[in-house]
Amino acid sequence: MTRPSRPLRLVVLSGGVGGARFTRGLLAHLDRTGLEADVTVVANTGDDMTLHGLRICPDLDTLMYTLAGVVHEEQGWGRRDETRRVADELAPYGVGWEWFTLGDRDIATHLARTSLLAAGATLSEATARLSARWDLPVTLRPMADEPVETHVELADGSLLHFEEWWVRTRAAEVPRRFVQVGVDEASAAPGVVEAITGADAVIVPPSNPVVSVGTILGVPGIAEALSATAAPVVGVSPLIGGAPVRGMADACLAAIGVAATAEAVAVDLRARHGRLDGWLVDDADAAAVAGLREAGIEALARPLWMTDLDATAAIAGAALGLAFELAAGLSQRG
Ligand SMILES: O=c1nc2n(C[C@H](O)[C@H](O)[C@H](O)CO)c3cc(O)ccc3cc-2c(=O)[nH]1
Repeated sequence: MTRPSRPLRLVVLSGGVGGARFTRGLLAHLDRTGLEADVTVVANTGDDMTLHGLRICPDLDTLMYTLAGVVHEEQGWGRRDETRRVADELAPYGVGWEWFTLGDRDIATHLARTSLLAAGATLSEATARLSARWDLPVTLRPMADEPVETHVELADGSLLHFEEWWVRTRAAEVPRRFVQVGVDEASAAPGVVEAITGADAVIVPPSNPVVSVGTILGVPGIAEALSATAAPVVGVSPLIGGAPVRGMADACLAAIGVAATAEAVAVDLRARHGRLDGWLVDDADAAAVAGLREAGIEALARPLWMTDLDATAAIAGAALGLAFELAAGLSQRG
């Protein structure tokens, strides 16, 4: 491919843990190959909530902690070396969500964000301020400055905040539908459309295709930017052998009537959001490659388990390689 002489401009449309780990692998790949790049990560904010008066943005924080090197590795979210003295003191009062663990260090992040917002900052500005503390190697942007909250409608018509369904019930019931409260009044946060339209490649990491990537692409202006960009849009399947790499994406897919397969997810993403040029599936799903190519999505089978940084960097390298091939129109079939 012909790579530009300036640093590459890459955009990642990310949910929480899967997208954060992928982005860490992407940065490692860039570092190891000596490729210079400006990476913009656009984060889902549909999981956000206000709890104890604090504005909590799980995916933004998971990205920030992971890329700052301070995440709790086993959990995938929250801070490592965390304590929970505040949560232990709050529990006996019986207010809030005692099943949603807020660590003390993490609470400091929510306090800082909430005070910045109360002083008039937008979520983009607050995110930039919080990110500055960690000197992040990416530009981290929320998908929108306006609050957008994913709610889950169950079969009996009751509505739960996404986190209540996800964390408290462990996605026990297949929802009737997801409702993105506030999305119609929202617009892409400053810099998001420009990043996508000016990108050399847009990457969809192995994040939840419905409530993470789907929510980002549902923000007015973002799918339009994706359709307009000259950059290839490539994704990494969040499903391997019919099961999610992490989390409960299969329950989310069931709610929107999409099969939990690498192929169905790619076809659905393109059908609903208008653009997907390339898709990596795991070797276990190599049989899906032919069908994807027939559907007009260039596909490759590669090992996709993000078992460690080396494996994740290789996945990111494969995604980037596919993007470069597509950009150069050199995609080889077979
Ligand atoms: O499974 C859990 N996930 C927790 N998460 C992770 C997160 O809520 C979900 O995994 C994602 O929102 C889904 O992408 C937290 C994230 C935060 O930023 C702050 C607090 C929590 C608390 C929990 C928790 O108690 N249990």
